[in-house]
Amino acid sequence: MLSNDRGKYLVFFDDGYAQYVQHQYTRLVCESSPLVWEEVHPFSREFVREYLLAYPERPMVRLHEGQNLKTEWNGKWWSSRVARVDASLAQVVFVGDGRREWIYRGSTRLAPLYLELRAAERHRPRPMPRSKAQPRSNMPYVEYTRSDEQESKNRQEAQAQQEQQHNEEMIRRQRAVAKKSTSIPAPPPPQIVSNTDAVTSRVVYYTPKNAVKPYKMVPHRCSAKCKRSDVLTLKDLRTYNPLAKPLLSGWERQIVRFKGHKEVMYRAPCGRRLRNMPELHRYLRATDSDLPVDLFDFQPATHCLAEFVLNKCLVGKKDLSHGKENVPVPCVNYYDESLPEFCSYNTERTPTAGVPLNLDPEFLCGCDCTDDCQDKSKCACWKMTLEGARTIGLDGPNVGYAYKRLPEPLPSGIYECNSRCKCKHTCLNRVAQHPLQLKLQVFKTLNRGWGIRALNDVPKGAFLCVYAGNLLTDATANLDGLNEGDEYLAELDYIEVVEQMKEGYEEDIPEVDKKLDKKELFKEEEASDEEPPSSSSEEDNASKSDKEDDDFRPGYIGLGVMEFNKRLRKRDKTKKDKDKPDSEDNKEKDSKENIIKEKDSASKENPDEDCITISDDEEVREPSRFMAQAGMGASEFISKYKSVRTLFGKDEACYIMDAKVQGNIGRYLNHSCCPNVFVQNVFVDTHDPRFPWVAFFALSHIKAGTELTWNYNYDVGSVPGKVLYCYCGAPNCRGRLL
Ligand SMILES: C[S@@+](CC[C@H](N)C(=O)[O-])C[C@H]1O[C@@H](n2cnc3c(N)ncnc32)[C@H](O)[C@@H]1O
Repeated sequence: MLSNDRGKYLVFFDDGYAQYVQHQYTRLVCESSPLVWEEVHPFSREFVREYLLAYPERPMVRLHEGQNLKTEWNGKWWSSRVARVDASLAQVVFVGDGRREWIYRGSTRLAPLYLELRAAERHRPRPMPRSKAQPRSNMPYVEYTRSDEQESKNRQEAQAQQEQQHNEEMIRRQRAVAKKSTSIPAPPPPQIVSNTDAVTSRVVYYTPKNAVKPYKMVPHRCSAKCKRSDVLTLKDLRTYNPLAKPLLSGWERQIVRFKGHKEVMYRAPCGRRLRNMPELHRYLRATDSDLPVDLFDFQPATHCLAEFVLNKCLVGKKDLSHGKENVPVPCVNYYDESLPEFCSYNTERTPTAGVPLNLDPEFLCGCDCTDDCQDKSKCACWKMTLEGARTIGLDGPNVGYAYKRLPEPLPSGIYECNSRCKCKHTCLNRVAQHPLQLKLQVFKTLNRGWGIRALNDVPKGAFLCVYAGNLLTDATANLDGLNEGDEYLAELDYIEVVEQMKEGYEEDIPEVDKKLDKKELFKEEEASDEEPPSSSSEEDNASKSDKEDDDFRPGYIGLGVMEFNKRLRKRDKTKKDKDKPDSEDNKEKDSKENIIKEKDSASKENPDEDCITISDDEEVREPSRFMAQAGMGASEFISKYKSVRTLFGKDEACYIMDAKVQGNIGRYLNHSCCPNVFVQNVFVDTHDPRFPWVAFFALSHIKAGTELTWNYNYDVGSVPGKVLYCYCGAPNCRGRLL
């Protein structure tokens, strides 16, 4: 098969290898047929046909020299390093034996692509590694390379008939509409993108000139007497930027240099200096202040008084929410005079026919805390969050909210305090249940419809808004999606996400593996305390390589490379277990443990040899025999766990939030391959795992004027016949949304 690529021809040989060939070495045999697969060897024909139909754009792993990844060889995954990249080919060096091989970047022998396509085929959410201190910069990812538009149009016409037939079959097997997922996508490289379109705007830094200043500090014991009556109250400041509120009501924020780095201190109205969140929280409690902790931020990079201002706008609307939000939601259009299509603004989700949402508080359990729910080990609601986190292998006091900020997603969900709780409405475990606080603006983008930008700086982990709309059954969503469009569908896939993570974190793994896991975990904790690398030079890449190799943890949260091994082997074991009588289980387990022990000692002898078994009884694949639908022939990867979903009924599927006809500001959040927002499942008014709230939090510090975006986590190729190009503009953009 030939394909012209920058003056050379990329030849795919029937034995699976690919190579570039100069023009003089090629011979024209006949004119090429639009149905190219008809010309290839019958052995590969079906595969090529399926591949081209399923992926009109070529999915390829974006690679650069020095990068580390797992590559398949002889049915096993091996550590390898990219030595060279030549257009669509990459030369990889196998770390174990130094062997070099040129591989097509669209081959599923490259683990990132294998996993991506397998996920698309199974259309299951793919929990990915928790981003620790910094997202990994050197991680390969899959992009969708757009081929020449005209060529693809011609081909599409010729294929239309065949496609229709094929698609009908696919539709029967797959989903019909696109639904966003709440699973955690792979962390993007840490490039900073400002995807605010190039409009004339500026950021102004206000100085609260007439604001009341704190008193000069005189020694005293802080109490309710420290409250001042000569300052503006929270009620007076309702529509102000949250971070500006304290500074307009008697507080001062100072940035000081301490041991060579900047630190933030607040001066309270009584003159008391407060250096961090715990001190601040103690003070607010001691003085019986009504200011919540999330009006404060101790990051020196945050400008609490920065505000984005658009110089010109052709049309605007003061409040899209018509007073339904706590603060107005302005809408502006710099490009033309259009306004967003009508949508009934609603801040709450509305169950439709067939959705068994039960909000009776009798089914909730609550806490009786009197300490603002500060002690996580005592608060009944916090305990539910921590218990859930443990089931996916996360432990410790740093899980979940920290002074009302969520530094990173918690896939097992957050249980907030609720109407049954005895605690105050302002306790530390109530965040997403509060109405909109931030000043956000809906604006017309150049090529992505309407989007949302933050008008002020937003600290990392700050709560932004929820995603509200009509709650639909899967069946209704599919029907409505086909009839009215699926742009605003978001899947309540909390159960699936957690199930998949539990699959990774298995309790009944052989002890020898558990010990290894602990070591790996410990290693990671240590690593996370290190300073993030400040340079991304190639030399650095090379020196980082070993660590990043270890960081390769596809399909599973924050554990070491051994997890991949264990997870896949485990699934394989599951199948065997299912087929074997009980008495054989132990023999099987013993022999597995022996294999692991052998492997462990082998790897000690040759530390470089860290191959990963996909499945013991999977046929050894020929090189480059990549699968159009990853996962084909991998049906043995079946979890032994029965999904919690099945407990609710045989045909129970995810419920869907549809913000098409009614919804809140969350419906305007666009997608980015390098997002600054993440999605979190939060339980507020029900503990039914089918109905979490979908809440958005800041993934990083967001500067005033920046567009807010999350990763829709669509599986490209999962909706037959639907192609949606991505215009997020991020350097790591994958090219396609769907
Ligand atoms: C939930 S809506 C987001 C709001 C939407 N832009 C609007 O005008 O209402 C999702 C739709 O926005 C568009 N969109 C969002 N992110 C995009 C991106 N990165 N590139 C292209 N289109 C995007 C797509 O049409 C997508 O189906």
